Amino acid sequence: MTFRFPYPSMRETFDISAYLVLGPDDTHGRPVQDVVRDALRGGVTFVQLRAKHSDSGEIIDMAGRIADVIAEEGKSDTVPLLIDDRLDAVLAARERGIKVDGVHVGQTDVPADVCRKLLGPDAIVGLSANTTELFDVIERMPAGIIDYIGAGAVHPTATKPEAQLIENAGDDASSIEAIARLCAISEYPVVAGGGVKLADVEPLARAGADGWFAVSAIAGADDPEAAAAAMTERWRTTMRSLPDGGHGTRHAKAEVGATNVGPEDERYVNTLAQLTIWPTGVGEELSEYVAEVVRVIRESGIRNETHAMSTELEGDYDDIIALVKRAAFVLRDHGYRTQVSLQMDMRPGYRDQMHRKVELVDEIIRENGRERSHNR
Ligand SMILES: Cc1ncc(COP(=O)(O)OP(=O)(O)O)c(N)n1
Ligand SMILES: Cc1ncsc1CCOP(=O)(O)O
Ligand SMILES: [Mg+2]
Repeated sequence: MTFRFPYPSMRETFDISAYLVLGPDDTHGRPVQDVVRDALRGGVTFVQLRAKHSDSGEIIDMAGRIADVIAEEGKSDTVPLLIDDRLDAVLAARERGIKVDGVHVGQTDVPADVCRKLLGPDAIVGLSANTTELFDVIERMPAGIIDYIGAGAVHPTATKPEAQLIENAGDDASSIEAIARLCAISEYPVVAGGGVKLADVEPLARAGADGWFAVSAIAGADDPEAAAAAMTERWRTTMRSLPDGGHGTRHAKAEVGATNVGPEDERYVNTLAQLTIWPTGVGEELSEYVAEVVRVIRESGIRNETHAMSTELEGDYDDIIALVKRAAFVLRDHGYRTQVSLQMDMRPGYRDQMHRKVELVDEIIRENGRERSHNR
């Protein structure tokens, strides 16, 4: 009989805005679960156990104690627990019924596709790399494997001295700029860390990150609850001060896991669109004209994917309508007769559907295939 993890998946609901990473080396001798309790009370939304010098058995026990604390704080449905690096410990803990929601891996760890395969579709898989690598990783990663990316290091850090800085070492402005560029193109939520402290929270929110991750700023603080509370509050106030509560900065991204995120805010109306723009009367070969249109779409910051027959867009209704006009006028302003075909889908309460709809179909086909081979 195959073991079935008895807890609901958190893949579609997790919040990485305030992400605590910690292990026994980081807490100045305090039990890890006590620090987690304090940090939860301070508002952290995500916990990762990163125990670099512990055996598998110790990691499983620690995960059990942390999962208990998350449950005691009434946050099992909202705060996921992941383990860093150790797919073996994640599998064993889940087998024991401990609520470990997934794994976080880096470039030299068990490959993310293997983690996905062994953990199944309900687990969260996070992946990290330095920024330069991440641009490439995002390009090549097939859909449905990872749920978020961890970027860093924002600053040099004693917690991980070997971590490569995000571009020009020590230059805070360029780290944040690199995060902003990554966030603008990333299909995945981005959580940034490495030397992150209270003063970094606002610049990261403004850069379009989906959250910060921190070890020493919380686990090493004299008062982890107060440290977490200050950072989570700074995140919230910054997000509230941004256009559309931060959605303005983050429109362009595809939070692959997130689907039904509750009622839309007043101004943002999530819209999926299928757009084709082409000139007539210019001959059979249209690619040069289409390329001009697609360039304008790509520069817009609105999430887009071009296929052989059309380009798909996802973003705010008003932004999409404005973009359709700008893109069509690229040809019209050159005097070409311009045809526009536009189909739109507004589904209240849903976002980030561009990949999710396809993933759902893939999942159903996979499930049906499995059932057929079982019944043979
Ligand atoms: C949220 C988050 N982001 C990045 C990392 C770093 O992971 P990795 O590159 O595997 O390095 P180690 O943590 O294993 O030293 C992380 N753990 N969490
Ligand atoms: C795990 C990890 N990955 C990149 S930097 C880092 C450590 C972050 O620790 P701190 O928040 O104490 O600088
Ligand atoms: Mg690792």
